[in-house]
Amino acid sequence: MHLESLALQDFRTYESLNLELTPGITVFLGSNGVGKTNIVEAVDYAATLGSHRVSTTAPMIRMGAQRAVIRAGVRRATHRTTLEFALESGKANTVAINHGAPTRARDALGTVHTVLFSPEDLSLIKGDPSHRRNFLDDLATSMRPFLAGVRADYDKSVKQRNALLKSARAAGRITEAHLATLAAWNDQLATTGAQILYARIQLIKALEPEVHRAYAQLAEGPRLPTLQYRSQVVPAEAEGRVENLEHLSVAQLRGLMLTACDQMRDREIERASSLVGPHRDELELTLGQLPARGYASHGEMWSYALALRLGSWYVHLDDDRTEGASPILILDDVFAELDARRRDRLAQAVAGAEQVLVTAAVDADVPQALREDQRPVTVVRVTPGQAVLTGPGHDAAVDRAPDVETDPGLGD
Ligand SMILES: Nc1ncnc2c1ncn2[C@@H]1O[C@H](COP(=O)(O)OP(=O)(O)OP(=O)(O)O)[C@@H](O)[C@H]1O
Repeated sequence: MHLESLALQDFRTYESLNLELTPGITVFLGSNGVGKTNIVEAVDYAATLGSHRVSTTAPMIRMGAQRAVIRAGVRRATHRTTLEFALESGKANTVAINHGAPTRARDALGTVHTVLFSPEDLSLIKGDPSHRRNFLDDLATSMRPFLAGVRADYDKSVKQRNALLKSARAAGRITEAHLATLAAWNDQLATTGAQILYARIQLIKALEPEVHRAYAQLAEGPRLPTLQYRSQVVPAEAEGRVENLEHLSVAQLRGLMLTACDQMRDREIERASSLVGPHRDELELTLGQLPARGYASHGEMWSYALALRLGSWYVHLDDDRTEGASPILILDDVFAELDARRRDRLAQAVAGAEQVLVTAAVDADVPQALREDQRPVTVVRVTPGQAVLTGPGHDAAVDRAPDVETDPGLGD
């Protein structure tokens, strides 16, 4: 799939921006802080309804404005869809699909697929477990949009359950009423939690070989990355290995969650917190025999993080339900972070994708391998509040905006 058009209104630095995009490689070029990431963040929002930089809507709305609008025209084979998102602080974000009436933004999930690489990806390796859980859940949701609702219901159950555990602790004893309410919440937690567990386990099964493949493309050395799933819910003898977990059905996982809730009840009341379920689990990343976190070198961590993203793209490509929907690849500022060898290897791996959006501060950060893509490279020159297509076939756009610089390097 590829984006044919992107229009922004009061999004981050952009009061108004209209861009036409093409398949192949597009480089957003401009000095630091001009708004390159803001553009690709909007593209990623259209796919994920989130941002890789912030967890709330407010920072995405231009300072002083009430609401932001992202309008994306996406082509998937012969099919074109228009999505118009409205983002308003403190309100539920909405989407109008193909100029229809606005509905909840979640209805657009699955229309656009993106895989975004960014410097923040290092936290997939170095950061706390929530980064890795979100990585798994976001990837699973992009392929199975119904999981967005399951995740929202699960989070609600955890919050409500925590409130109940707090009130049981405050009461100093657990009453019959507490027990009855807890049983109801356990039921909801286990029903939604089991679906999340199942999705994660099946995803790791598909992802691990693709991460191996991607890591081998990006880095040298005999050590293989492995992905293990650590959870209090699943039997300890499985040792987190996905081949020991993949046979578990949703119903079995639900049963295991209910048992774990019962076993942990006293400790949960003591701590006034839900201690079992997917929100406590860990995707453990190892390189060779050692955990990547705390052991891998900076370069190895980068290779691992890139391999997780590249592997995500491969999983998408293999997933028959997303047939014809090769995700849009977004490489936000990553090349500047990499040594020349890794930079070229990553560029070679992504060069054939249907659409690749790259941000870079300077022309020299864009690897040669990308310039050698058979399709012409489109350059979008970004200056504060504006972004203008330059390069082959886009002279007219430059003419319409004579005050912006044209790019003398790439694409000429
Ligand atoms: N809601 C907002 N309203 C107005 N300006 C904003 C808003 N959010 C961010 N900005 C401004 O956007 C700029 C950052 O834009 P962006 O992250 O896209 O830069 P960039 O071109 O990718 O830079 P770099 O090359 O350094 O990564 C900052 O100057 C920031 O102050």
